[in-house]
Amino acid sequence: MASVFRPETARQPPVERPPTPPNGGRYKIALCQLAVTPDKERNIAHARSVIEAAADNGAQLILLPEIWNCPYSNDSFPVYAEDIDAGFEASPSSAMLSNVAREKKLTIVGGSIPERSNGHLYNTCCVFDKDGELKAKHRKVHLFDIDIPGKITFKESDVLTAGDGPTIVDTDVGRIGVGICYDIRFPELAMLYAARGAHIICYPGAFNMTTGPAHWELLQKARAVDNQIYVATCAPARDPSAGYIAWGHSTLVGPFGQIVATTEHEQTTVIAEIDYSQTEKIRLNMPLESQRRGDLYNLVDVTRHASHKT
Ligand SMILES: NC(=O)CC(=O)C(=O)O
Repeated sequence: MASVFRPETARQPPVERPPTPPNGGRYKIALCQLAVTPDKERNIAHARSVIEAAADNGAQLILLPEIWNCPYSNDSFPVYAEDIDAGFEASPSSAMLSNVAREKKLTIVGGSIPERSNGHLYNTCCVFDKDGELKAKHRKVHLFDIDIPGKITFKESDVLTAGDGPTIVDTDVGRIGVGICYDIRFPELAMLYAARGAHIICYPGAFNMTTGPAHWELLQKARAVDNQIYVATCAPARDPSAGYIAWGHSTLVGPFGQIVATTEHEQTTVIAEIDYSQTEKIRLNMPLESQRRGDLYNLVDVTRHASHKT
């Protein structure tokens, strides 16, 4: 079993504009909207078979949901947490992702799992390349702390620690920016990824029955249209008996803000085509980047900020 963990390479964003990925930047993405149970072994085996099926259907980039190996709850996080940096024996979820990435020659943005590291718990997404190497690790930087009385109260910060930086990674299918769920609510992170030359931003997420219908699609379209970039999201399938009921609706949004593919809330895999020439075309048609009036509203120098943080 390959056990090449290189967390130190996780955040070394290249500073130059990335080249167009192979095949003219056209490839298939699979959004695996997985059903999640309290049985971790079963969740891992299930995820593996869904990923294999997606690969057999031509997908080259796989996106999994936020917290796909256990129930989404503060009680579960410490119980199911894995020490990713300690190697595959300590992290069966990462081991499976690495193995299937290598066997099927896939880039996998591995949703997220609870991670234990140096006495802290994180909500962490691992990105694997087609050789099964861990290319990047994103720890959710904005924790989900909300209180909408009578609707939903959740405080991830009771248990989890926030990550300390953005994550952007070069892969066979292009440069990918990673955010986890609540991270999508912060436009600055997406702006930063776009400024750093990302081709696509992937957000594993698990919105709920209150915020899902109100904001899920809106936020994806907003991040995409503001930055003229592909945005992919992947949620768990809905389980009405769960403590936290996920909204589902995994979606791919294109650089014009259009929904390329989406689904309802059942367990399914959405397979859709990405075509980066569309991004180039839209940016030529509507050259927002060069039209930006930084002299009027240079609130954040995202490029400098990115170099500083990473
Ligand atoms: N679960 C999250 O992190 C975020 C979410 O559900 C929301 O922003 O709404």
